[in-house]
Amino acid sequence: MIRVGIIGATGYAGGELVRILLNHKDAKIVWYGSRSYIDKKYYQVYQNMFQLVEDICKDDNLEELAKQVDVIFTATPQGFLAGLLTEEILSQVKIVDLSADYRIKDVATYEKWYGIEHKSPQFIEEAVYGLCEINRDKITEKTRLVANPGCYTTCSILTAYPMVKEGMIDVNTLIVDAKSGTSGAGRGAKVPNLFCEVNENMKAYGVASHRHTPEIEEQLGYAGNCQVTINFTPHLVPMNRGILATEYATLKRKPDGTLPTYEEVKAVYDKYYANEKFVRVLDKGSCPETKWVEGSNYVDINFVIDERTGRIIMMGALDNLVKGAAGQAVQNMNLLFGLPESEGLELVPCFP
Ligand SMILES: NC(=O)C1=CN([C@@H]2O[C@H](COP(=O)(O)OP(=O)(O)OC[C@H]3O[C@@H](n4cnc5c(N)ncnc54)[C@H](OP(=O)(O)O)[C@@H]3O)[C@@H](O)[C@H]2O)C=CC1
Ligand SMILES: CC(=O)N[C@@H](CCC(=O)OP(=O)(O)O)C(=O)O
Repeated sequence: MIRVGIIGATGYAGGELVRILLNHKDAKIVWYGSRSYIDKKYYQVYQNMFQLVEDICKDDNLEELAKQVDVIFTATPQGFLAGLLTEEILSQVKIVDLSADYRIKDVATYEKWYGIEHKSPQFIEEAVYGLCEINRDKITEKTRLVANPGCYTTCSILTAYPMVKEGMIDVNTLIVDAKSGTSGAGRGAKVPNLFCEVNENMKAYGVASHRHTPEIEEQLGYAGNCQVTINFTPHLVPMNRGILATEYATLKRKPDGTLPTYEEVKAVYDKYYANEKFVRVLDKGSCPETKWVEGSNYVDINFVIDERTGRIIMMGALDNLVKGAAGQAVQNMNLLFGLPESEGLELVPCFP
């Protein structure tokens, strides 16, 4: 049995980790870490856990926790793990970090976009970017530190990846227009996320400055083996969960000047995703919707070729708390311990 500790178990992403791991047959949560609810019963924070979890919340002492468990999930704010991680801790335990601390390889880029100093850049090189469908081979029983990708980034990257990897689009024309439910902003009280601010409203934010931009650019850059510069515009929508990314790019024409056909593009998507359990490329004409992936680890993807403009419109939908956070983190844990990748993640989307 894998002994699991969660730091930030009382946040939205941490709460989703608890929900998923309670049904994982090879894992047991032994540490529900919190900062604000120490010594409270976990179910008193999240009453959906009444009679399911009797444990009390413990502190966020990473050093102590490392001695007691096999894997730690850090579902904590940016900078938390980077400020505490040491070689001693990493020599004792595997860590899956849900924050962005080790996602971006260039420290200066991280510090510029996040506006904080990175306190342990010595571990960045070692960290594996845990986008399982793309980096599966690098996430092994020898891996000590996984940087779990962001919610917008998982959706944005997987949606465009086959086209970038196969050089089918002009990457520098790529525009990612994404919408997120408010759970993406976490449980902490913030005025822009109050009911009256969010309900019956939609707004763009972080325009031309959102911190997920360099993460998407870096990963698509690896895929295309080129420098990628994109426009990424996130929007907040009045839903609890879900991310929808609509992505636009100019298709490269074939030598005879014509655009690739639907069948040719579909073959490219199938090449990468036909055998991926958690990526569903939909039938022709069907557009991904957040409601069809809610509560599950799926990302639904599809595309339309616009003959008139010469652009492809790619669409992806996922649940920000599952494939965009906790589900993907458990997928990574499964790889780290040599378990079937889908263990604990056979979550059927809920509806309505
Ligand atoms: N929400 C989402 O959809 C996604 C979130 N993420 C990432 O996951 C991480 C957690 O996000 P989310 O769950 O939304 O955030 P929440 O605000 O909901 O939860 C944050 C958690 O971290 C704890 N915490 C807060 N401040 C500190 C601190 N200074 N030191 C230690 N622990 C602290 C909180 O403890 P307490 O409750 O006791 O105060 C809480 O358990 C972030 O890095 C986020 O970027 C990644 C992908 C998607
Ligand atoms: C709706 C909302 O506010 N979403 C968050 C992103 C989600 C998140 O938690 O960020 P990471 O994926 O990088 O960990 C934001 O825009 O900052």
